[in-house]
Amino acid sequence: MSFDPDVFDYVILGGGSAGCVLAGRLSEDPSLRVLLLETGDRAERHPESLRADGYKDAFVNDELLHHRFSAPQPGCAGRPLFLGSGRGMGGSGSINAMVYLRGSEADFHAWDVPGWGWSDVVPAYEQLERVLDVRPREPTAFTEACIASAESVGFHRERDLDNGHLLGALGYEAMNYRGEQRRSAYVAFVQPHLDRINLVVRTGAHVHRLVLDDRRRVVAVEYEEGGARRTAKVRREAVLCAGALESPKLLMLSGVGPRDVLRAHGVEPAFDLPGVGENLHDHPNVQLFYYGKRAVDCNYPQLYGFHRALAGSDLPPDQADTCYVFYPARSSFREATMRMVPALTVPPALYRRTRLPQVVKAGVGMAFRPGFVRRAVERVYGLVVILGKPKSRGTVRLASADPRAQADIDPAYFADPQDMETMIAGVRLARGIADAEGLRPWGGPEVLPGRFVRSDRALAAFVRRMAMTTYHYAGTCRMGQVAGSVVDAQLRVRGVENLRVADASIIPEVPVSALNAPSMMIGWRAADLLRAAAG
Ligand SMILES: Cc1cc2nc3c(=O)[nH]c(=O)nc-3n(C[C@H](O)[C@H](O)[C@H](O)COP(=O)(O)OP(=O)(O)OC[C@H]3O[C@@H](n4cnc5c(N)ncnc54)[C@H](O)[C@@H]3O)c2cc1C
Repeated sequence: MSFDPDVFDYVILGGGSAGCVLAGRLSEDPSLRVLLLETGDRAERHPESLRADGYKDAFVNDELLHHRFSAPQPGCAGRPLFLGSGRGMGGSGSINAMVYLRGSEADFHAWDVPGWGWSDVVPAYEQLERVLDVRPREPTAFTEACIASAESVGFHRERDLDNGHLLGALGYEAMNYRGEQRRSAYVAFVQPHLDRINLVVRTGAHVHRLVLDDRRRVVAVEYEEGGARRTAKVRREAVLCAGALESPKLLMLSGVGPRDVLRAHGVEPAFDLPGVGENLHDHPNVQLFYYGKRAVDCNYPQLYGFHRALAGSDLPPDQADTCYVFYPARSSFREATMRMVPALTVPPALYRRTRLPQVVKAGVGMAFRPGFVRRAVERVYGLVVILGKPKSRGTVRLASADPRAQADIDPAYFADPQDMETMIAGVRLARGIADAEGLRPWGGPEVLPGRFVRSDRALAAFVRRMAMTTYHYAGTCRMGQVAGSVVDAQLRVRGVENLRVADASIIPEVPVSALNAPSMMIGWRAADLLRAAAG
């Protein structure tokens, strides 16, 4: 039989956190040909995405981000919100803050999917962590003062934030770094194995759609590379790993999704699956800022806390509803401002078509140059309040049959009134930490929202004006047995023979903590499921 270089046993669409783990593991078997397609660049082209302290520089590099905006959000004063995510090998895991948190036992219980409870996912996490090699950062005087303050308002110090019990817990979270190196899924699972002849990695390869035959079997993947249209043939299975904002779009472009939406955009439906793109949710956050009495002495968001801010919500009793991050401005405030000011001030239409965002970004960068500004920033710290268990649900909908066009994304932040109540309660709890004894030697005045913003009404207005994404998009190809689920417990797409989804989109309900570890765990387990299916 002659060798066809375009035939692969497995084709993985998206080289992010989940896709890299999956590709690395599947290609351990030399008899299997694995193709990994990634629209962005090789990570080596952007060395900041490989360095632990390069995370802030990676976040401002336009090449390393997908730039998207949400639909105007009624819950956020009508603003369209910036919804970036990572682009290039390693995906969001190559630009993120390296926070490694598994989630809590209660989070996985709420998934209610057989085989995905806490005791099922922990073995995968443990194996993943042996390869990733995660660890917390060293305590500093500032972080210890934060812990002392939080303890006095009801948090308890927890040495292991990955033990499944997060309610009231506060401590140094694990981070995926080793020395100066970021340990992304790419660094740990793909980079060391680029010499495997059965693993083909194509970057700059933008997937357009999956090709299904009459029996709804994926026979090929169409993609564009260097301006040329290419096709990869699928011998066994294709796996969507493009992230929660892109995997549902690729399904819809391939004819799998809500029939009416597909037809409205001229895509011939292959299978009517109304749940595709539903159930979008994310962790919105707001930041309180303080001008401290002296320079803060840590450089990473390395201290996380979890609590139940809203009394009387219908969450299970052991479930935290909010997450608290102690943010030293010196770590990345300049870069975060360079990223966010253009996104907040340049209208989306001009953001996409002009160089105005770059001009604004450069201007913001310059404003941070003078020494007195830098010294002031060193004293600023933030308390980030993250809505950990949002009730609101939004959508990702096809906006065009053009694979390069952004989907219509409506995260529906604060559509459920309880989310705003929880957020306001969370802001009050965070203020309690900031005002407590432990932080007094450091603490200065609250700069944002400011002492006079006190009533529920004023705090709600602050949240609506300032809320932003935590980049934890989830749920748009929901796993489960309930109506609206897109994949089953083996991650198989309903109605299609040999297609799975393995990324943050399958998460039925977002864990209270963060999403990189769960996404990598999903990639890890997808490899086990594919191997088991192959026999
Ligand atoms: C700035 C930022 C900071 C974050 N900080 C943290 C943190 O500290 N800790 C944490 O736990 N989580 C964090 N997150 C979230 C976490 O990193 C993500 O939830 C997780 O990486 C999602 O993994 P994924 O595999 O689902 O998607 P991704 O890692 O986003 O991967 C999807 C990949 O698919 C590619 N792709 C998309 N469309 C196509 C196409 N058509 N063709 C080819 N390729 C395509 C993308 O370019 C990307 O590389 C952060 C995210 C961001 C953006």
